[in-house]
Amino acid sequence: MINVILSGCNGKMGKVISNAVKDGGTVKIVAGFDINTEKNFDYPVFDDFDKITVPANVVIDFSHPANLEKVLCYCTKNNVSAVIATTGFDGAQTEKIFDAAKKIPVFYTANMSIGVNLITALARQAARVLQGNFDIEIIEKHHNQKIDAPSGTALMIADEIKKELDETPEYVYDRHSVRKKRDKNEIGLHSVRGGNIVGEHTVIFAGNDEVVEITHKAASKEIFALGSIKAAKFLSGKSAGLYNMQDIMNM
Ligand SMILES: NC(=O)C1=CN([C@@H]2O[C@H](COP(=O)(O)OP(=O)(O)OC[C@H]3O[C@@H](n4cnc5c(N)ncnc54)[C@H](O)[C@@H]3O)[C@@H](O)[C@H]2O)C=CC1
Ligand SMILES: O=C(O)C1=N[C@H](C(=O)O)C[C@H](O)C1
Repeated sequence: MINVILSGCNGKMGKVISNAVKDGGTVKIVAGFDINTEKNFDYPVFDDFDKITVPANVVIDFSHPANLEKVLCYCTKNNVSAVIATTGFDGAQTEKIFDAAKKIPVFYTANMSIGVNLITALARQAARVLQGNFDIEIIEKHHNQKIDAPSGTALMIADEIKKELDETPEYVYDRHSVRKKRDKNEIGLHSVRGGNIVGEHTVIFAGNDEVVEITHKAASKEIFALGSIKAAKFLSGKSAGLYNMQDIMNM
């Protein structure tokens, strides 16, 4: 049995994960962690990691960047693995995730769906072939409750594309504040927020007389929940290190 502490358990993703593991299997949520300590499922909910005494193998975190330090502190102190799915971290916070991965197994990805991780690899391949002649723009669409922009996934895709480009690209988030033509080495990142759109990502490669578009559309939050459960299982028995969906896809 893999015992999970679910961080952000009372959020949208926390609830979807709680429902996904409710009917048994090899993963059990033994405690929830959230600033909102409402009890909605059959596990206790805490707002302080020091109050959690039940043994756990892994923390799954879908919460808020402000919570990262507490999650990593609990995991490294107690030798518990971490699945970090929260997005919107700054550079210093990302470094803290990398540092923690020197001590414990950490699975970190901005998107837990296999489909998104596949289109990320496809976009990287497209960038390798098309660079120089095609302008790259990324459009992401999400629900009106999302607080970070651009999405962690859009940034992840841009970072992967960047690895293929001979010239370091400049990420451009706002074309409104400047009056000038697009530079060749830009990657434009654009966010749409509305309704209950689960998550859509399109990478556009626009060339002369031809456009290549690679799109992923999520139809439910369950794909992310199931991905994070898979990630928790994947970490079982692993040594300290940084893992992501590519490791699962290459298995
Ligand atoms: N990697 C992935 O595949 C996915 C990542 N996400 C990310 O997961 C995060 C959560 O998403 P949702 O569940 O939609 O958000 P939400 O806002 O519905 O839930 C967040 C939960 O975290 C709690 N929380 C907020 N600040 C906290 C703090 N400082 N300490 C402890 N708990 C705190 C809130 O009370 C709430 O219950 C977001 O960053 C989102 O972008 C969401 C879906 C997929
Ligand atoms: O907040 C969300 O909902 C999502 N966030 C992630 C992101 O920022 O990329 C992943 C997914 O698209 C849903």
